[in-house]
Amino acid sequence: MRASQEDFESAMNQVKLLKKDPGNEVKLRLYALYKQATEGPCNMPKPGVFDFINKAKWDAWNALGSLPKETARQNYVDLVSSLTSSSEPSSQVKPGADRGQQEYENLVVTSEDGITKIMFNRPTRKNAISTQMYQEIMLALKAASKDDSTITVVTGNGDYYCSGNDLANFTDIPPGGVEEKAKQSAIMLRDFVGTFIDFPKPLVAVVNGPAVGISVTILGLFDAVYASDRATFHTPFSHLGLSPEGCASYTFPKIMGPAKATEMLIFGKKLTAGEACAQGLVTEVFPDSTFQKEVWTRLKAYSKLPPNSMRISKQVIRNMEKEKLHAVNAEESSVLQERWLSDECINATMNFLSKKAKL
Ligand SMILES: CCCCC/C=C/C(=O)SCCNC(=O)CCNC(=O)[C@H](O)C(C)(C)COP(=O)(O)OP(=O)(O)OC[C@H]1O[C@@H](n2cnc3c(N)ncnc32)[C@H](O)[C@@H]1OP(=O)(O)O
Repeated sequence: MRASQEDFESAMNQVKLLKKDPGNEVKLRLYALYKQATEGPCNMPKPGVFDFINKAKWDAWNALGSLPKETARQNYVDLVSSLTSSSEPSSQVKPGADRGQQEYENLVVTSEDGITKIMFNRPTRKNAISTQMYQEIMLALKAASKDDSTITVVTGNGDYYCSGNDLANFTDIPPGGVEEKAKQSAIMLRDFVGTFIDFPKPLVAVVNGPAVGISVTILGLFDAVYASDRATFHTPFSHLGLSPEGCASYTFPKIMGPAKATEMLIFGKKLTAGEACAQGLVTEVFPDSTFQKEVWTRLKAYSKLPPNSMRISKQVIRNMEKEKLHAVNAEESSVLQERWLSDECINATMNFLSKKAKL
């Protein structure tokens, strides 16, 4: 159910009553969501570099891009409710407030040993990516691109790495109807994938378990992918009446050849970690029993390499492709905008949500 104006106003009052200071990062996020919910996208001139406070506020608001007012209002209400409630499921890792990190509702982000770790944290939903989580991942990546870590790692909490797009995202229909929803989703998708294309530091995926949909396709934009032998890689787009995103229509044929890419992206063949490694999507596979220890030992060693050199090497390797990747991303998002309105997609989503079908 979408948050009403009344819910929004009540959340604003609750913020004033918070007993504990939520910290600057959360306050900035609240500010940004409030502005987006009440005024829409940021079109104010950017404050000067020395106007630190107003610039931080502007950056936070501007980072929300074209997030619709209704979604911003909902996210504001959800964020306030997460600040006031203490009733999280016990399997959920608490965000790292005690470690001085920014708080996110669906992520745990930590920085240690030169590595910023962004961990998907919706284990009870197999880390499916909700609309809010897309925004949080973009924010976390933008923050990581500017922090003093040398490497950024993306991983999942629980038994799954990520089950892809949260299929319930499509049930939140704005007043403009399903066409408007498809348009908003295409914009969000383009911004989300664009953040990965532009990410400036070495980006590593630590794939702790099965990966589905968009969490698989964007692996083609990572610089290294380490997988547990429990991980699987599944892009069931045809089963869902969809088409590829995350630039996979370009990166997968390049990585594994068109024939293997067809099996994954059109026929929805699920790959084991070993198969994904043989096809070049995965860098190396580790036994699940030693996965975390071996991978983190290696990453800690890599994080001590000279950061500027690593950044520049990434630029040299990737920059020639950037323009092409942005064009592919725009095209895939626009094709999906149509697909989301198709009977094939609507029926597959309804079947999943009414528990008639799983992958
Ligand atoms: C806006 C940008 C869009 C970009 C385009 C992106 C496309 C994609 O990512 S396509 C891929 C979408 N993902 C799926 O279709 C996966 C759907 N999920 C499943 O088929 C299964 O849940 C499973 C195979 C991932 C896991 O099965 P199982 O081990 O049996 O676990 P449960 O099904 O019981 O899952 C627990 C709980 O979590 C809910 N859930 C899991 N994944 C999703 C999801 N992707 N979206 C929404 N909800 C999900 C699942 O429904 C269960 O909920 P409850 O029954 O209420 O406990």
